[in-house]
Amino acid sequence: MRIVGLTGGIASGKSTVSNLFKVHGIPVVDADLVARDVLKKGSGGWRKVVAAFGNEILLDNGEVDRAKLGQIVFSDPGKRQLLNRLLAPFISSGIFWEVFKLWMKGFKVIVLDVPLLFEAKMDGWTKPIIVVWVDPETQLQRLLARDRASEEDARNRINAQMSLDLKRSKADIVIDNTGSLEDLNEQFQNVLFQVKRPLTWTEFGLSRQGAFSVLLSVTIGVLICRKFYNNGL
Ligand SMILES: CC(C)(COP(=O)(O)OP(=O)(O)OC[C@H]1O[C@@H](n2cnc3c(N)ncnc32)[C@H](O)[C@@H]1O)[C@@H](O)C(=O)NCCC(=O)NCCS
Ligand SMILES: Nc1ncnc2c1ncn2[C@@H]1O[C@H](COP(=O)(O)OP(=O)(O)OP(=O)(O)O)[C@@H](O)[C@H]1O
Repeated sequence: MRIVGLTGGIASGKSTVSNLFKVHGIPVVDADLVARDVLKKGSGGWRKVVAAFGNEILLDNGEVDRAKLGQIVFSDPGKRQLLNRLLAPFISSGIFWEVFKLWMKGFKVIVLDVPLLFEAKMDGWTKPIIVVWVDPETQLQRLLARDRASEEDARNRINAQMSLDLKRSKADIVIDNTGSLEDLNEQFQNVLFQVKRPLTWTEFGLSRQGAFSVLLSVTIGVLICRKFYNNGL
């Protein structure tokens, strides 16, 4: 199985690229959705976070007030690290479970859309790694337009992540999403070609089909050996 890493900065265009993959039949595991699940009322992540941050971060219905928690953690690196530390094990196992379900379904190529792929040191799980880069001014303007946040809030969120230039230097494939959606689409065709190239032997071995082929070959090998052994006796 080929697990493609997709990352970038906040509002750099990862979800937009994810949607293009989905349109082309390649499934995407979205770490933001997994992170939402592990913070749902009553879950293990929810319990840890409420114990650490107090009931003040809850809405009347008991769910986490995401806007409030966001304001707290994006303006305080210590609290952000605490939140990351509390949720990391739940997010990693949630992602692993989603990957396992796709493996069981027999998908040979999947995409992991993880905003903090490098920060959370998950980059070793994925190859190739695609970084969606955008110039800083465009990133800020798109974030302001999408989230209707204040400029201070938006800058805090951008600064909470590794710089996009550093992420770009760690990428196998870079998509420059500073231009129009048509530009993005054009670059995507080339990316799709690279992502869909034939699997290496290791990737094939890690796919469901590869694992079953190995199992089948070993079983046939053992049966043949036993037959020869029995005949020889
Ligand atoms: C703080 C929370 C509640 C704010 O929720 P909100 O709905 O406002 O934002 P959302 O979850 O949609 O995230 C939007 C973007 O913010 C960025 N972001 C989210 N969490 C973090 C973080 N801990 N550090 C840096 N950037 C982050 C990502 O680029 C993400 O795509 C939420 O982001 C959260 O629970 N974060 C911790 C979990 C996490 O690390 N998520 C990232 C998945 S790898
Ligand atoms: N090439 C583009 N031209 C114009 N707008 C774009 C382009 N690419 C993305 N956008 C817009 O920019 C915003 C951010 O894009 P998107 O939501 O895909 O980013 P993201 O990296 O997934 O963000 P997050 O880290 O918050 O999940 C969205 O409103 C999207 O519609």
